[in-house]
Amino acid sequence: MKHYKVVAAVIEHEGAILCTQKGEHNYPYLSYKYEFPGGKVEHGERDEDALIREIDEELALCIRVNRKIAVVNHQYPDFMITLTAFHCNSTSRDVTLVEHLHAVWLPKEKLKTLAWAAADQPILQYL
Ligand SMILES: Nc1nc2c([nH]c(=O)n2[C@H]2C[C@H](O)[C@@H](COP(=O)(O)OP(=O)(O)OP(=O)(O)O)O2)c(=O)[nH]1
Repeated sequence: MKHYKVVAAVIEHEGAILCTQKGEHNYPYLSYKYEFPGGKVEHGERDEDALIREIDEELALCIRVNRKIAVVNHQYPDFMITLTAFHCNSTSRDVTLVEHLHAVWLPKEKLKTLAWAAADQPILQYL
């Protein structure tokens, strides 16, 4: 079973948090689910550097990485991930969607109204 190390950015800008939606996926349990943007950490890369790189690649957004929020181990049917979420800030809300279907900025209280990837659900409790 594959085990991926993934970092995710909880990006806050003036009271709202960026939520990004995946498109159709090979694994139906990930199709159209919301996630915090980020991705797999490359060998030898620091978590914070991986996050800055991924957010630039995926959204053309410049972020500052703050504190670690949570580490979640989640077993999907086909692979396992260790998902580490960091609180981040951005200076703007302008994103370019390179990989995602949709993006929305929501206040914390509204995050639970979206359909999140299963691994992200525990992170919501920490926000
Ligand atoms: N970036 C990110 N990935 C997440 C979250 N929750 C969650 O289960 N994942 C999963 C989706 C992917 O399988 C994997 C991250 O891989 P990736 O972002 O490098 O994406 P990828 O192109 O390799 O894979 P994919 O988008 O086709 O799933 O972790 C999350 O909040 N953020």
